[in-house]
Amino acid sequence: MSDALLRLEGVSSGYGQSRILWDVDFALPRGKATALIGRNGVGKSTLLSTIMGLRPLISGRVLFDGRDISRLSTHQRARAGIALVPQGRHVFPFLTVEENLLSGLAARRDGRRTIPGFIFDLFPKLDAIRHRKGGLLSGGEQQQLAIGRALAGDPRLLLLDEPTEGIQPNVVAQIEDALRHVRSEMGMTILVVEQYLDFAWRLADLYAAMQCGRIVRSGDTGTETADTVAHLVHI
Ligand SMILES: Nc1ncnc2c1ncn2[C@@H]1O[C@H](COP(=O)(O)OP(=O)(O)OP(=O)(O)O)[C@@H](O)[C@H]1O
Repeated sequence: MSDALLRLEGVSSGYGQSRILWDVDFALPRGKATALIGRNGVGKSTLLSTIMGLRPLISGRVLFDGRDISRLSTHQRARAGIALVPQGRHVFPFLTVEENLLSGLAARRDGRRTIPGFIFDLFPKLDAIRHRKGGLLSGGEQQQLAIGRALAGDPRLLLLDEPTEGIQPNVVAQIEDALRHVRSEMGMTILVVEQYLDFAWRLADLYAAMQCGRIVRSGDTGTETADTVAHLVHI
């Protein structure tokens, strides 16, 4: 078995007639965190959407744990173990924190009906506000909730789109600790799109940089600095 949990082979996708991703080859090693970086509009969110099955493939294929999932629906990919925390969080505004978390259980394969306790260990604030409606939460609380809801589905691959965007520093630190925990202690594989490069470098083992719908450079965050890579790929 390959040590890549996810592999994209020659993937092109986009919106209608407009092609955004061009022949992307990309692999995510199991149990590692990878940061996907690049300027605005280069296609990072489109790459996450394509992995999640929210954008149709124009060509290529997506392999998850060695299985071709290119034709699976988003729901089927969630059940297979892929979770997306989208940009802007998208928590359910009229559901409580608890109900939002319960909705995440739908992706599970084991039929569990209760919220796993570790989510409240990672984000104690969610326990304190569990009866509050999602729409009334601060941005940081919503981000914790969106991550908690994704984790409730027991994913093997966690995709995050700019989790620090508009979030105050103390909550960014909690999110960083939580993601580090699920990667190191639970073996989860993470792909995080992030503009805040210091955060990306602290969290991720590996990076991949995009330009114009292509991955133009990838490597190890331990051997190349964020500044060097940012300079090379014109961020
Ligand atoms: N719904 C859509 N319909 C048509 N084009 C879109 C749509 N969403 C995004 N695009 C276009 O796709 C390209 C890539 O956008 P994408 O959001 O993937 O980039 P990104 O790298 O994630 O940027 P950002 O950091 O701004 O989120 C952009 O040119 C954008 O205008």
